Amino acid sequence: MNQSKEQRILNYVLQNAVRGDPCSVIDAIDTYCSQKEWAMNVGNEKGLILDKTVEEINPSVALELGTYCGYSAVRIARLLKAGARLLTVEFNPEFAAIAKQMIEFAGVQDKVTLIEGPSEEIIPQLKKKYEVDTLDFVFVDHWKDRYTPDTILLQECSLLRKGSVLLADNIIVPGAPEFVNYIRNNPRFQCTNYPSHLEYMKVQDAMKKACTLQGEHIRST
Ligand SMILES: Cc1ncnc2c1ncn2[C@@H]1O[C@H](/C=C/CNC(=O)c2cc(-c3ccc(F)cc3)cc(O)c2O)[C@@H](O)[C@H]1O
Ligand SMILES: [Mg+2]
Repeated sequence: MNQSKEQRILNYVLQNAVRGDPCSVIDAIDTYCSQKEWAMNVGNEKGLILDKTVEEINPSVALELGTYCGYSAVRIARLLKAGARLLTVEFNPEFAAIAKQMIEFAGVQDKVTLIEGPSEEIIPQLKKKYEVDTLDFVFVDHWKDRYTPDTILLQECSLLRKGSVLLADNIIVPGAPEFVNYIRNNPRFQCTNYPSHLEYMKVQDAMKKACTLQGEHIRST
């Protein structure tokens, strides 16, 4: 049975990166996907925007929606302070298995909890089952039509506090028009656009940062 592209990416990392060195894993994936086979990792240009956002927030608890091969999970986890953790959600078992190996090879497994399942099922479990109070940072990079329903679900589950930051990939390509419309017109979020390029391509793309202005306030009677 011939290998999947994701398996080929992992094999390239295992043969060309340094075990326990997250930067070498990130570089190996970027090298493979820019020279051999394109893949939907956030990539190095948008990855730097992700890095800066994570460093600015210095989150204790971060969530990622859409692990894929684990590229951005490794990117985020390598920047987390001692004791901080990343929860990353992936519903494709094959991708989850690849990502698990990628995260372990990078040596960041102690900071990362990979949760296999659909985000709409996992998000409501975060408080009780995964002992989350509120999320400091959320990286949104899964199916683009899930961005809005999951942002609403995060609020309904009281997982966002004043100052929680969402960073969404692919605002232009493939695009997330409903999300842009939702977040732009929502007074509870302060938005910032980060123009960039599609990973490994000379195509315009952008990321959108949404800061929560008020958390789940207790409704006054
Ligand atoms: C509700 C739910 N729950 C759990 N896991 C979920 C989930 N929904 C999806 N997933 C998982 O997340 C990843 C999916 C990511 C989707 N990303 C993109 O489609 C994407 C596409 C491009 C792209 C751009 C130009 C092109 F010509 C072609 C593709 C670039 C990107 O950066 C993308 O992110 C994938 O691993 C999927 O299994
Ligand atoms: Mg993306």
